[in-house]
Amino acid sequence: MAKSNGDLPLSKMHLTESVESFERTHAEHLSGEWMTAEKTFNTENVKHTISIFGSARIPDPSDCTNTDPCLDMAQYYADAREISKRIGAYIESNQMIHTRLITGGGPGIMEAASRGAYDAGHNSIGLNIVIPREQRLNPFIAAKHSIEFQYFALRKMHFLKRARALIVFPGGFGTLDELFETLTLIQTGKMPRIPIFVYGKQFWDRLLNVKHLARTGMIDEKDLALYHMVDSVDEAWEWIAPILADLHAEYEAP
Ligand SMILES: Nc1ncnc2c1ncn2[C@@H]1O[C@H](COP(=O)(O)O)[C@@H](O)[C@H]1O
Repeated sequence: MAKSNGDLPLSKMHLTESVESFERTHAEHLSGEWMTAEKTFNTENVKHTISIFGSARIPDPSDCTNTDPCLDMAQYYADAREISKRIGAYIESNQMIHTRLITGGGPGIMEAASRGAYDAGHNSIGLNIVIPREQRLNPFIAAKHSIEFQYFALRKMHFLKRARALIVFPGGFGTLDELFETLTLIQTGKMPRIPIFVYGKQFWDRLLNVKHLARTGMIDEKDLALYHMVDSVDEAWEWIAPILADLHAEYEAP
């Protein structure tokens, strides 16, 4: 039975108590989720990650029925798989035990990236999210390398906490949210600057007119340099390989 504190009518007190217990429950879930993820990263000895973002909806080319739009988008699946294979192969062949590829664990580009890593014998980490639609852990991530989240916000923090580079493939709201949150955090000094590669000139040029933001004073001219556009696996690899080499030299070489 709620006690009166003399200031609030009883009906309001019930409300206050339920808001408090709601907040307490969420705070417990939030901290529990954060700690569970920390534990997995620590158990796996992961200190540096290369994060890959992109659409949950882009299919494997073999799932297209030969229509141009499907094949056009599916090329990004093939490219995400190939670049991830190169990254995974580099990490494995150089025995970089603290460095891992990390994806959202779901379908589409996330699957392509986990699959490319798997092709190279690299165990990528999947930050899976519990959502009503499209929710399935892709088959290229072992259950012990998957971390399940209820909260997008915490998941994004874990995506970025150890990130040393980011590749962003075409995508919808989810991908845009992840890209713009990262750019905002870097722009506002809330996280260190990391290299961000936005993959697929044709797709992104049609979607974003960032020069307009600079021209109208919504961002600084220098903010245009916060990400770099790449348009092929080879071009992306030319940027990523030296980043991996630096990580190897600085943190992983015996
Ligand atoms: N089904 C999903 N599983 C895991 N992660 C997901 C899922 N759907 C969206 N996401 C996250 O958001 C982007 C992709 O969203 P799009 O709206 O399809 O661009 C992806 O990077 C995931 O982190």
